[in-house]
Amino acid sequence: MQNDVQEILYTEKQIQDKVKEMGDMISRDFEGRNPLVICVLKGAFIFMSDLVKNISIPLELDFMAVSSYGHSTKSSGVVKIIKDLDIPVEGRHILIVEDIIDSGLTLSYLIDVLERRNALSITVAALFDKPARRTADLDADYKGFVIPDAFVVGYGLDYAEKYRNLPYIGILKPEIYST
Ligand SMILES: O=P(O)(O)OC[C@H]1O[C@H](OP(=O)(O)OP(=O)(O)O)[C@H](O)[C@@H]1O
Ligand code: HPA
Ligand SMILES: [Mg+2]
Repeated sequence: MQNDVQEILYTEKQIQDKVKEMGDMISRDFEGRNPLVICVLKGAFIFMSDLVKNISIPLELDFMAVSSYGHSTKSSGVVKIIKDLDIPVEGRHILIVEDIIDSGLTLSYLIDVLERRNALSITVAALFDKPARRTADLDADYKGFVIPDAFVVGYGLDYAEKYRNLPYIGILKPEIYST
């Protein structure tokens, strides 16, 4: 285990099994709808890549980069679009792929942007849900794991851009960010 991680919450195998389950459900529910699947960079890059390999129906992919945490464990409250989509969303069934819903600010901002661009439907798949810190009133349609109120890293999630490459998700030792 990485030395800066205090506890592993879910192993690589547990995550892979869950992602497969989510992919199966999405394949069933989106049959015939050719969804536009949107990866919310950077955090969702690993989940997106594993999830779409488990979706068996035709789909299109696009990427949007947003950021609100920077080098902090608390949301700045301001969501910044760093890279916008290439494919128009108007009239499309959208599946937003998020690594984590924490305060919910990123997702509520994104949903608002996509609604204003006249998406036909908006559905959310989030691998991790941290309900304890929610300030925006929203939930994922497809949810992987509900996690405790702690700052987690790995499987795409970072602290100050580190730890994204860990294949599992774990709680970061508080002394790493409190010093
Ligand atoms: O529900 P919220 O409180 O808004 O938090 C969730 C968002 O925060 C993280 O992104 P971050 O801003 O750290 O950018 P990153 O994905 O590039 O790490 C994470 O990847 C989610 O997109
Ligand atoms: O717990 C977290 N870890 C990493 N990134 C995050 N973005 C929101 N919450 C988290
Ligand atoms: Mg981050």
